[in-house]
Amino acid sequence: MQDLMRLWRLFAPYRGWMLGGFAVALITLLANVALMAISGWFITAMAVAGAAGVAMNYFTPAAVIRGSAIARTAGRYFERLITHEATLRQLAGLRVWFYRHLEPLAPARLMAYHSGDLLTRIRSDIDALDNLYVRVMVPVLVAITAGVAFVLFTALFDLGLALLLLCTLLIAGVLLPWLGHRLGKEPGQRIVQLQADLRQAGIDGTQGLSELLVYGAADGHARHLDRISRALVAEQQRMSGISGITQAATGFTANLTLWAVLWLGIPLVHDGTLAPPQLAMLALFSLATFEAVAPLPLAFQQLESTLAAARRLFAIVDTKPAVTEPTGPSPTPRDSHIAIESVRFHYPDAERPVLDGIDLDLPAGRRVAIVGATGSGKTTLFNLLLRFWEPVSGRIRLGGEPLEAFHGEDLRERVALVSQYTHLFDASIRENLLIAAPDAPQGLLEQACETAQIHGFIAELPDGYDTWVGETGVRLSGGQARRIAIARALLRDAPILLLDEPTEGLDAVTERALMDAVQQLMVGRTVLLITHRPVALAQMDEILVLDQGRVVERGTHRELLQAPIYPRLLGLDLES
Ligand SMILES: Nc1ncnc2c1ncn2[C@@H]1O[C@H](COP(=O)(O)OP(=O)(O)OP(=O)(O)O)[C@@H](O)[C@H]1O
Repeated sequence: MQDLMRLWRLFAPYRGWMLGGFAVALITLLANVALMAISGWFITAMAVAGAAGVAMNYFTPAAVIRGSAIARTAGRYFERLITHEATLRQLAGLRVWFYRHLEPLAPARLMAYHSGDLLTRIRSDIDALDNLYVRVMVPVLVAITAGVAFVLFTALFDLGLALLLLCTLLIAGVLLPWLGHRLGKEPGQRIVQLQADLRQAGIDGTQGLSELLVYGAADGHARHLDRISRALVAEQQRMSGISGITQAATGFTANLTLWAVLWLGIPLVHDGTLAPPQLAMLALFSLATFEAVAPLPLAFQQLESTLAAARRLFAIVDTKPAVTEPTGPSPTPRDSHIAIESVRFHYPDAERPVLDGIDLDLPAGRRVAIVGATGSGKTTLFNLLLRFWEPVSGRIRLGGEPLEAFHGEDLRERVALVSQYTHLFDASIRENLLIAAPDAPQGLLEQACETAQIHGFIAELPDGYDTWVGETGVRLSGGQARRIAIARALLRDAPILLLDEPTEGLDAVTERALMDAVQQLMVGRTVLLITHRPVALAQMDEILVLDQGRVVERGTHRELLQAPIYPRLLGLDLES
């Protein structure tokens, strides 16, 4: 119920459309029931008049029948139009709402989710909520309003018949939906989970296809997919079985009501309480009223999967961001001086600190490198500087201002990042460059690429800067992708530069060439570089050696060559 209320509040901006959809659906139903009832009355009244040899006015009922038929047809059209408009607006609004909540969680809190899982939540879970308005809210409101009107109308003729209709409508409109909901709850929840698992396994299998093929694990993965798929089909079959039973039961109740009305009504005709045409009208009327409750069992059967989808979205939306944004505007830093003061940090649930009292003074324009064994906390330090996480204790300052006083966006505007992994979007080279500076003219793009030493390569491509790089940049080599990253950083023109192993995985010749480009990028900027490459380290003002979250050695490349740990980390001790 709580989840339903929460969704209802989220739908507040669309209540006008929702109300419109409900009104048209109600009019359509009333027109259809009126059509059936008046037709029953009209045919019988004509037959009785004919048998008695008396004349009757058939113009008025014929006109009402025609009017009801037109209202029903037009109503169906507008009902679809308005309810779908309302639903699409709700879904569009929900997507924006979800993204707004997703943004502050990235990347720290979202690491816990598989990308396929997130995709399922963004697409399928939000789409699943379209059920709620069209298949649950509108039918329930229409059934309650119309059901009361139908029983009151029948009571105008006979209280016993009204009571009968009330009972059978309650069976079809309350008992069967309750049963549908109860039986559909478990399979509904499982269907949502299995659909998410299937998507996740599918994405995993596609992304890791090379590994699966190389290690001969493709068949095993296919079997895994098959198992999930079979389990999903079994649950869907269970759901179909349940809906078959409840639908059949609704039809059976409707027909039973028709017979019961006739059975109770015939004595009323005999004793003159009802005229024969009125009985025919009431019989067809009672049959038609079940149209109001017929969608309810299926709606409530599917309600659980809709709510399960809503709960999965709420679970993300309710996650507390790793970083608290300040309430006021960001300060203006004096310069790009970075001061790290006794910073300690551990990831949630981790026992030992990743950074354990780090101090670093990085005046504007200085270049410092960080060296350390794998897992020593180098990337974590970058994540703190980018304010993806916050230190547990200690403080980081930028230009004299504490980092926590900056909004994430304002801070990251001052920082350019080049890492060993460059994400390239499934777009052209130009579009991939423009994400760093959306308004940059072609001349500036070319100038940045020239400095990054990639312009020549791009210019030789048949489509030049319009060349499509493919998903995750599959059409470019690692070195080329990193040059694009350097060009992006140049275009960003930020005063602070973070380089996370920019030459990792490249051969010595490419590394040397790339370092020339990196050199150009470093000019005039405050630089923090993570690397183990002597070529790059020799060019730095200071080097910090990190071990288990502590700075254990510091100095220039030349000085540290005499230190105990540094040469080992660079593999220089093995060479000598
Ligand atoms: N999101 C996270 N949640 C929990 N623990 C994490 C997370 N990210 C990193 N860690 C842990 O923190 C420690 C430091 O990780 P970090 O990535 O900073 O190391 P690193 O020095 O950059 O390593 P590498 O050179 O291999 O990139 C590791 O033990 C790692 O397992």
